[in-house]
Amino acid sequence: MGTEFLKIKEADEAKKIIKNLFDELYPQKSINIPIEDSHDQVIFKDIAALMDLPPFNRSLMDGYAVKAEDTFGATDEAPKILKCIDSIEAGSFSEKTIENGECIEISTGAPIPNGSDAIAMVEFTDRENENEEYDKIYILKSVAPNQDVALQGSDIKKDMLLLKEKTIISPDKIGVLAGQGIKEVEVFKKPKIGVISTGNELVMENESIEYGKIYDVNSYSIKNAAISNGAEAVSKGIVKDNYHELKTNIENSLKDSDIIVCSGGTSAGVGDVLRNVLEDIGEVILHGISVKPGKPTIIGKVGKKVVIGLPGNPVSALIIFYVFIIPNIRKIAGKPGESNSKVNVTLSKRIHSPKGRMHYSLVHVKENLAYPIIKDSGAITSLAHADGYIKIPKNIELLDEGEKVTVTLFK
Ligand SMILES: Nc1nc2c(c(=O)[nH]1)N[C@H]1C(S)=C(S)[C@@H](COP(=O)(O)OP(=O)(O)OC[C@H]3O[C@@H](n4cnc5c(N)ncnc54)[C@H](O)[C@@H]3O)O[C@H]1N2
Ligand code: MOO
Repeated sequence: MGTEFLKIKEADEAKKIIKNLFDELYPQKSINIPIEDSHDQVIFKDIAALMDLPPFNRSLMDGYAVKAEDTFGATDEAPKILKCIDSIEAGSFSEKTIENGECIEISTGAPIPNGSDAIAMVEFTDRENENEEYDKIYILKSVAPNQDVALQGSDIKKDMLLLKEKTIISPDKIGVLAGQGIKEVEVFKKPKIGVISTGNELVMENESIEYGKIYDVNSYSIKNAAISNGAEAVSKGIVKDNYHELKTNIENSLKDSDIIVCSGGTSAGVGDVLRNVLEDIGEVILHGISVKPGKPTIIGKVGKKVVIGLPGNPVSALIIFYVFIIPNIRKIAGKPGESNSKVNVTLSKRIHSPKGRMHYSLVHVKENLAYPIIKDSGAITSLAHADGYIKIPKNIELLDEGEKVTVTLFK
């Protein structure tokens, strides 16, 4: 039994097919969540301010609310003397109105009383009570109109655009929402991804390992790549290369996942179970992409959900996931930029590339140079050392030292 790829596609065509499939099956949706859980989520639509901030003219200092004109010319030697007619703590207010020659003691954050237009800081005043009805305040330094007053709406005006759609929420933005009394925020709904690793050789991290077995890598790397690009992802465990086991796991996982990502069992012979399962419970949209690594990739559809089969090799699995799947996940999750960022650098040494397939060649980038990482696609250290990859078109067999290349970064 040889590898029989169905529906093999060129890289660009495969990308388009996968994009169209995701666009058809996963329209962007929103969900309301408490603001305290919203860090790193993406705002679904513009949010307008509900109120002015500050909501009232507010004192920026501890001192005395005055009429600025009453303080003009005041110095240590020739202070201006005002009658203190009330006191306002933050959180309360005064119903009194200041007339010329009067002031009101005020705390930082308290509303400025009527008639006042400035604050004289307590440091530049003296206070005296000679058993008179009112304390006398000596103003030792003149203040300008609006000095140390935060005017109503100077920070935020009611109805102005508070946060724009597609904004990624960070702690400061949570603060902006909290300052408006907003408790819930409408964000893009994250797609739920179920991750399945297949292979008789795989064991879980807490099991002992016998000769011929290896620890499962892919469910960890794929799950975390999905999470860091805006998805919710859970591991659905390890499945043997067994038709019934895989079918049952996929069917169960589909109950609470929007997308299933399997790895392994995509290519030849007995490992070919994923394709058979997909043909029986859904359909195979494509099997085989003309790329290296990752040729045996499968994209299937079950009901209205996508089931992906990544090649088993950890490097191939992650590269295919990054190149073909993550842009679509980012789109559902409202994350900006459909792909990762790119840098233009110089190749440090020659790379040979197989003819006939688009080649994704891993590189380490340092000081404007791209250093090729030449290891087989099962070598996970090659991924750990890589900063990104270079795309080498299918008709190019060699890139020479010193050539300018574009690296797509993983981060
Ligand atoms: N006769 C052929 N053999 C192979 C071909 C081919 O075209 N003809 N393609 C090779 C390529 S390229 C790849 S990639 C693999 C893809 O095969 P599968 O998707 O069926 O993957 P497996 O055989 O299950 O695994 C390949 C490799 O990766 C290891 N693996 C699998 N899953 C995990 C995991 N979760 N964590 C860590 N390592 C994993 C597995 O043990 C194998 O070593 O087929 C080639 N063969
Ligand atoms: O195509 Mo395999 O995915 O080269 O490693």
